[in-house]
Amino acid sequence: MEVKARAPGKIILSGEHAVVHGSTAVAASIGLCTYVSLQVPPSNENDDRLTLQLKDMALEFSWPIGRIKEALSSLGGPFPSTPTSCSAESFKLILALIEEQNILEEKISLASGVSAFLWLYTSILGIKPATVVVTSDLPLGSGLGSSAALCVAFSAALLACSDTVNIDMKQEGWLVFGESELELLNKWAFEGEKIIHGKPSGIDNTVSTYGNMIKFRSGNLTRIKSSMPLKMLITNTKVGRNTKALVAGVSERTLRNPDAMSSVFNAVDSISKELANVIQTPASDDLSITAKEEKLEELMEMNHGLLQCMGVSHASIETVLRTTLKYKLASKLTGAGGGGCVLTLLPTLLSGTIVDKVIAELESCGFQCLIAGIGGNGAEICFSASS
Ligand SMILES: Nc1ncnc2c1ncn2[C@@H]1O[C@H](COP(=O)(O)OP(=O)(O)O)[C@@H](O)[C@H]1O
Ligand SMILES: C[C@@](O)(CCOP(=O)(O)O)CC(=O)O
Ligand SMILES: [Mg+2]
Repeated sequence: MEVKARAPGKIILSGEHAVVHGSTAVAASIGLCTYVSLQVPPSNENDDRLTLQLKDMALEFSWPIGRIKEALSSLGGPFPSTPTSCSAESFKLILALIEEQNILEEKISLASGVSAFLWLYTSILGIKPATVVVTSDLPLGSGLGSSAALCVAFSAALLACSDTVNIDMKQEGWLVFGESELELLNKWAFEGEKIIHGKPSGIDNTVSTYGNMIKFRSGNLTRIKSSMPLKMLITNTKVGRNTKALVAGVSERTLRNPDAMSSVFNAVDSISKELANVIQTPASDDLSITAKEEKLEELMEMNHGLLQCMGVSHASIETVLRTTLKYKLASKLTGAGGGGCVLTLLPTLLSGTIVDKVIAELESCGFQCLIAGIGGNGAEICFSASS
């Protein structure tokens, strides 16, 4: 049997980092996904390996099942209906399995994704053979939530294969889990994100699980519906960075300056709530679409200023901001910052010529631009008979 799962990346319209410290944030899924295919061999077959292929990087990790049993059987499980955190001791056991795979130094950042895989796999399905293949439309480590999309897609495929989730495997095409299964999937994906991020807020896995647009605060989501067309230019500075380190940096700054940072987080909370209101409230005679867009632009600029205060901007991000401002366009970093991606609001009445010009100028700086659809489906699965 083969199960496929896909899960989208995201943009954060307001509130990244502050959301880790309890502020409100607003995020939307985008039309770029991570795909996982999980093939479990029939039990009478002699295949006794667990193999993970990262197709985009042409990498394969493979362990004899006996070796995984030797290393991880003390963890117990499977416990698919009880999302559980990977303890420091369990993490050490998983790391030993990964170290044996001799990942090249330049690819070492992938080790956290592979660790999340081993934890989710053994916890949800137990120790049994399979081949798991990953591909993605998302740039890794760029602020578009590739880590969460990976954990959501893994969890969706694994849960679909477990006995916990009740789905008719004969249905064709892409399927969505029911509400309680989505909740379980989201909790597992959060456990995977913890392995990659250290201290995630949960916003990325939540928006990837549920899709569309959400307001998120302290683990609670409110689904929101935009009453206005929202077009964003996403500029990837291509400066690599790591969310775990940036999140830790903000926490350290908060420990050094608790009062000042608490004011910053409060300000972000107000900005996110206001931004959600503007997006949700229908345009009227009093508040035209243009006036709403101007409000959004101002809120995005204010949010970016506060992200600078948190110490997560970067010279490349500031270059994008200066470039777009020349065209009177407002931008903010999205995701963890330190490089990665920047969002620029493209107002409804903006001419195509200006959009082309700003993209050409950004690309001449070596950046990569894309206009992604905002607010599509969340996690989905699909069954097919094994070839
Ligand atoms: N398709 C993938 N294959 C393997 N690992 C991945 C994949 N997508 C994400 N990851 C893991 O997530 C990490 C990037 O996560 P992160 O630093 O949070 O950035 P972002 O989530 O913004 O892309 C990668 O270094 C890797 O460990
Ligand atoms: C910085 C943060 O708010 C978002 C991180 O997103 P990304 O991994 O950079 O895509 C962290 C979090 O909310 O877990
Ligand atoms: Mg991430």
